[in-house]
Amino acid sequence: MADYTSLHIDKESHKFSAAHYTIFSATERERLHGHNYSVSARFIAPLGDNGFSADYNVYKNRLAGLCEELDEYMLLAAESPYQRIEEDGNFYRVHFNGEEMLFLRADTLLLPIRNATVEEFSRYLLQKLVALSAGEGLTEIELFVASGPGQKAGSLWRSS
Ligand SMILES: Nc1nc2c(c(=O)[nH]1)N=C([C@H](O)[C@H](O)COP(=O)(O)OP(=O)(O)OP(=O)(O)O)CN2
Repeated sequence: MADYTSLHIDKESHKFSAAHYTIFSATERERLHGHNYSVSARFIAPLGDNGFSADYNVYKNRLAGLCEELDEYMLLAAESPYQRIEEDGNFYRVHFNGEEMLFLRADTLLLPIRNATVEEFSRYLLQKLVALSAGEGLTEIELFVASGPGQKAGSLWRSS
């Protein structure tokens, strides 16, 4: 029987502080605010005859790097069906439901996501983590993003 193990990385240091707003419909969104988001992940890997699967320090470092990339930014959903974002000098001008918002480009990340939700953040970070982990023999990765204690979403990748 093939042995598999799950490695869980759930470190307090894996977090990013970011501003965002969730869009609920073409006319409803919440006000701009922020969170200290936390990121955790579960890795399924074959367990070798030596009782070792994969060096979890590798995954700790990758998760820390992914958090750093998003830390202390305003996060905008570039693929939202409800808002239009244009570059305007040093700013992004965001059009939503007849209103306009300006964000300094230096403070803002346009992410390839449909909404600034924990679901979409987890999906985006998982895609990056899977790309970084290609060819390492993992069978599953599930990555979670929490916007606060007791509320998170996860996205799952399985090797084909
Ligand atoms: N499915 C989702 N629903 C909601 C999301 C989300 O990402 N996915 N996000 C929000 C808002 O961003 C809101 O900020 C949620 O956070 P909130 O619960 O207000 O955060 P707190 O840390 O203040 O939690 P408390 O329980 O109030 O302490 C809404 N829905």
